[in-house]
Amino acid sequence: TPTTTNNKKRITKLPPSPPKLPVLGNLHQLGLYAHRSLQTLARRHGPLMHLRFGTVPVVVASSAAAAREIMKTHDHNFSGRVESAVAAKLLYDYEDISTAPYGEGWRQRRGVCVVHLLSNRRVQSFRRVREEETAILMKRMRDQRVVDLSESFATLTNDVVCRAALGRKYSELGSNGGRKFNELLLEFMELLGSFNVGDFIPWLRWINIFTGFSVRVDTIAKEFDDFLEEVVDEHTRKLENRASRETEEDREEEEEERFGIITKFEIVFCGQDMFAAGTDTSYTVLEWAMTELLRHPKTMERLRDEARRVGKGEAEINEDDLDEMLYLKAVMKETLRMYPPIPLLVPRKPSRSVEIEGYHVPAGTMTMVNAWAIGRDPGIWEQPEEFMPERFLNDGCKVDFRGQDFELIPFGAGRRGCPGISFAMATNELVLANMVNGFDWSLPEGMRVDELDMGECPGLTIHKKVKLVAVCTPRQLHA
Ligand code: HEM
Repeated sequence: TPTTTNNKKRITKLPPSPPKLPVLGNLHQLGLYAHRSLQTLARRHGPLMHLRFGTVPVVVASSAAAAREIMKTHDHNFSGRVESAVAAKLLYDYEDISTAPYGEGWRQRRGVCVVHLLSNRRVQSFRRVREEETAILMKRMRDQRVVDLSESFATLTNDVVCRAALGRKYSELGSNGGRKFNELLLEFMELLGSFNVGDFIPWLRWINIFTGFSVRVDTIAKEFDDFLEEVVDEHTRKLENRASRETEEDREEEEEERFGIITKFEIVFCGQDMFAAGTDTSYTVLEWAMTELLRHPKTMERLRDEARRVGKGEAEINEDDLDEMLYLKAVMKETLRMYPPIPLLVPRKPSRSVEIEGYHVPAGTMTMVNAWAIGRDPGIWEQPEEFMPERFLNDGCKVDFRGQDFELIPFGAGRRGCPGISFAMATNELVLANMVNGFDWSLPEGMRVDELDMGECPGLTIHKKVKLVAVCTPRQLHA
């Protein structure tokens, strides 16, 4: 009921709620794919809902207008993150960027990462890394012909991030007795995205001990820590060796060119975020883009024609060519609209009580934005379930994903919005352009388009449940 204070109406009514069960609240309604179940609930209860996950009150926004209020109008107030026991263990007690509480520590760490790694200038400086890794991928595809694209994209993004942030690739390194870094990362991401019952129903925390979940988290936290220690040691040794060999000028030049992050402190806190926030997310965009292109041969053809026209018949597309590839940019936007890699973004919480869309949101409420549902909102998008990059051409090309247009927010927005947009998209665009320039693509022999599995893997980042495999035929280049 609205009450009056200082002649100003203060709203105290919470957003509408689906019915709740004792103890569980609304947890039983989430299922494996929370973005989908929350979309269904929002259709019934409205674009701002109040739920309870166990003991934790939650608000879910499912419209562009509500997202704008949270991430623009009240962005400052919503700049806090939500605590999670797993993230605390895996990410050094929130001493990172993405899970850190809003404040001076977060601001400093984010600033360092942007300066060394993510600013436009730094992203430009990694151009050679991207071009070399893309060329390696193209060669591997030419040799293989039947390509596990999911695996190839994961390795590529990981290698680019490692080379930029840590100065070298680690995809072949056996960390801790032979465990490949990629496998370690996979488990790290799986745990980070897993549902931890103890966060929501504290008196059920014992279940994690009973099921072995806590031990797994401890083991991976330790392995990841050991890995980063190895990286730091190697880096320190390299710097010492170089110091004894070269002139000051040589050293500065090489440092500038090869390493995004330079001190031990920076490697530890930026390194973990680059992996947690930067690799899994980036490669799923390529995975879903190629999946949709294989399902839509006409769209694939149009993109291929653009690449070959812009590339002027050369074997490789370079980064200067990308500016002209407007259809490629439309394909990327359409992929991010339908498949935002983190469909519910990263939850925030307001430090003070606030009014959103005419409802009261109490201080500290876990606040989620369903970017996936907004991207498929029929009130915004015509035929939202259809993959149609054309919608982003002509006037549509003004709609962008950088956090100003709330109908398309795969990277979030505002102070806590993703700082890695340029880094991620520079690699994704280059890879996709070269794939369609260098090869014709088809489904494995005998597979029909309608047999392509579109299932999603549950977790924080949504990638394909079944790996994407496709056949490439190298394009004949005429001398
Ligand atoms: C397509 C690829 C990517 C997607 C879809 C993505 C998406 C997101 C989203 C949704 C958030 C939360 C935003 C919010 O709360 O408003 C985020 C935060 C973040 N992302 Fe990305 N990201 C991607 C790539 C990257 C890359 C490549 C890096 C770094 C190498 C990166 C680093 C970060 C960091 C450090 C944060 C935490 C920001 C903060 O809390 O202040 N991301 N990202």
